[in-house]
Formats: sequence, structure tokens, C-alpha cells
Amino acid sequence: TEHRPFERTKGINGLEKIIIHDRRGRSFEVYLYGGQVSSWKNEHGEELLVMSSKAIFDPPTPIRGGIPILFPQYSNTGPLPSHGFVRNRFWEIDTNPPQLPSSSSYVAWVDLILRSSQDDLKIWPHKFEYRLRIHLGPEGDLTLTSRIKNIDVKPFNFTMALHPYFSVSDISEIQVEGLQNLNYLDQQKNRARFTDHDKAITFKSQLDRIYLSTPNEIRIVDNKKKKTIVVYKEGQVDSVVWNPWEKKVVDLGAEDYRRFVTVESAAIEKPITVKPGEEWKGILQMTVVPSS
Ligand SMILES: O=P(O)(O)OC[C@H]1O[C@H](O)[C@H](O)[C@@H](O)[C@@H]1O
Repeated sequence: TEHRPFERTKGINGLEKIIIHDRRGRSFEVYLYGGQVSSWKNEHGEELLVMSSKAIFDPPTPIRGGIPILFPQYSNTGPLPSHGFVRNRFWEIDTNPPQLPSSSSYVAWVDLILRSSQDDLKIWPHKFEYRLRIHLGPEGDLTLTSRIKNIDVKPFNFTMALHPYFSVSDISEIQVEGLQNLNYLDQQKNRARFTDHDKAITFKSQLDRIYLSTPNEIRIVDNKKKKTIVVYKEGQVDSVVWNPWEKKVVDLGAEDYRRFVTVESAAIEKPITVKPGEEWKGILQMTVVPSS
């Protein structure tokens, strides 16, 4: 099958952006800065992700919204800058990506790559190649496949997360399902460990939790929109659920928290080890379906 051509254009502040449409009018956009998806629209042109109304498109500030990639360190769990550094690096188009065994015949995708630079090696002395395929599937689903290869001579460990800002009708009208009876680390309480006994998460104030050993599928049920966002993952065992509520976030508009929730597929509690010459693979697939 023929690979659908993508459009390479200038986004905000002249930062390079890739735009991909499929034949049914679905689309996504990705900034090379951060390798960051900034938009994902369904066939009606409805935006399924949120970009902060105060997002700053000015490197090295990370972009607040879309799908930031957090690697090789989640948050402040190690010595690196919070959430690592690839979200403020310039990625490239991977013109010759190694084949993905499971890649379907569907044609709307782009491959990006980030290789560690000399400067990166000063703060994280491990040579890697991070390949990211962003793929619009036949059901309008958006899939991010991460392949992280160790091209160094000794093993390295990393933690990571993919951090989608999902668009919701109203944060008070949604529930996150699939996490009952699981343990979580409460980031508002020094990552103390708790068990969630609730059937679903609802939001009445700030919430910031790392759920451990989560199922592959988590559902964000939007009662007002009568839509469910199915978040499916492979290779990443943890999930972060975050909404800042009225907590001050400088590059977030005052009311923006009402419009999004993040459900992140992550590897945090147990870092991933990759040996020289080996490649780790993780998948995040997002689909919006009518609520049952
Ligand atoms: O402000 P940032 O560095 O982009 O982080 C934004 C948020 O990311 C994750 O969801 C964490 O769980 C939160 O604790 C953090 O506030």
C-alpha cells in the first residue's frame, strides 16, 4: 500500500509541524520540537486533545498540551530535569525506519526519530535512538509506537510516560474506569502508597496519582458527551492520572483544567533496562467510541 504523503509546514512561531489527513478527513499534527502530537481530530473535525490556551511554543520551554513524551526520566524521580529531556529536543523525520511487525496496511502515519546528541550524553551518558511512529488507524484511533534502542556499549535504565491531554466535556462529568483495587502512589503526598477501592475515579479537586501494574485498557467515560475514550497500552505497566484543578500552572489558562484529563501510559516504579543492541517497544492506542 502506498504511504499517504504528509504535509510539512510551519506551526506556531515557525516551529516545524507535520500534518496528516486520511481519506475520511481524520487528521493529526505533530511538532518536530518534542516529537509532540499537538492535534488529533475525528472525521467531524472535532479536536480530541487539548492544547493549553497559554501554551508556550518557545524552545526550550516544553509545549503544554497534546501528547508530550517524557523520557528518560518520569517527573523528578532522578537527577535529570523533570520529565527528562526529549520533550524539548528537535526530532527528525525517520526516512528509513526498520519495519514494524504489526503495522497494518492503513496508510496515514509518520515516523520520527531522536538520537542522543553530544550535549545529551553529558547529562545522560547513554547513546540511544528513540523511534516514534504516529499512526491513524482504520477506526480513527491514534497509535503511538515507541521503540527505544540502546546503541551504546553498556545497559541503561529509564523511566518514561506518554502524557496525552485528552479533551473532555467537563472534568466534573467524567469518570476513569479500570483502576479499582489497584495500588497507587499519591504524588500530592510524597508518593505515599494507597489502594483505590472506588469503582471509578471522579474529579472534585486536584488529583495526581501513579497507578501501579495497571490493565492494558483504561476507559475515560464522558457522561455529558456520551463518548468513551479507550486508552490501550502495551509494554508500559503503570498509568498516571492527573488533573491540576485550580493549582497554579503558569502556562495553563485559569479554566483550562475543566477541559482535560491526562491518562498516561508509563513505566515508573520499575525502570526498564535495555541492553546494548536491544530495543524496547511500547504502544499507546487511543480510540473514541460512543458510551455504552
Ligand atoms: O508541568 P509538567 O512538568 O509538564 O508536568 C505536568 C504533570 O505531569 C504529570 O501528569 C505529573 O503526574 C504531574 O505531577 C505533573 O504536574
